[in-house]
Amino acid sequence: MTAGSGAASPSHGPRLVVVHPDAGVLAEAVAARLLTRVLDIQSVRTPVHVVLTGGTVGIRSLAAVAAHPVRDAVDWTGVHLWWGDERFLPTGDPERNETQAREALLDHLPTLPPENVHVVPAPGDGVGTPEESAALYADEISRFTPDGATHLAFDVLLLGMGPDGHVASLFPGNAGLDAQGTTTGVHDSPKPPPERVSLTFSAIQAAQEVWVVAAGAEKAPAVASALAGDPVTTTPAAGALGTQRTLWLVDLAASGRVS
Ligand SMILES: O=C1O[C@H](COP(=O)(O)O)[C@@H](O)[C@H](O)[C@H]1O
Repeated sequence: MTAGSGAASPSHGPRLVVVHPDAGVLAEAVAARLLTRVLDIQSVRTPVHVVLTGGTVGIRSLAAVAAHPVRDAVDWTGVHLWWGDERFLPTGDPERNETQAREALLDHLPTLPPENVHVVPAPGDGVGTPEESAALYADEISRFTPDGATHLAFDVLLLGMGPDGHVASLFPGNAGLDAQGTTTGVHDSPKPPPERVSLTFSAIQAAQEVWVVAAGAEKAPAVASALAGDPVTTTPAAGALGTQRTLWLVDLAASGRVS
């Protein structure tokens, strides 16, 4: 495993890149890091706000959390779980990030209070459009945002990344990239389903720690582009930045290195 560092800017913390041998080790390492970070925070304060991601290695990492023995050292009653994006599909749909996260992790946490799980509202029950869902989700986030703050400073915000460089549901060239506020409805996603809900860049960049997780050679060009600081219009992952720290947790193939 190797690590390198990037430059810090006035509003963002340092950016670190950590390369892992393969996707399996990456998922285990993400789980260990997340549990350690939550425990560290809980030793000084509560609650802890964690933003989950969907995606292949994202869900694999959640399953690794569920299987990790340190899982039971966490006080889950003091952890709040959110999502960086959601596919605008009915509750229980297997393609919803929520459904996959429940199966991988949440269903294995008996002490996690249901009210600490802040899902992006699904279609139905008065929610007809991604915009309505996004507005309700923003309202829920605002309940936990300190008075006077623009955004909730999530403790850890996990992001998967697509081969096209999308993070959350912010896709290259999509109108969602320009959205203001905390959340946005997304239409015409190039990756199915076409309708989604996403945190905006400004909400993502208010997080204390942003961790981008990516595995596989098909992600290597986007990883390189984001780390080179290409425009977010073409590589949205370049805008994945945390106020305290940004971690790029990748496997060897996604790093672009040949073993
Ligand atoms: O659609 C999505 O895709 C990305 C990345 O998925 P992956 O399978 O290529 O890892 C994910 O981060 C995002 O949350 C999700 O909605």
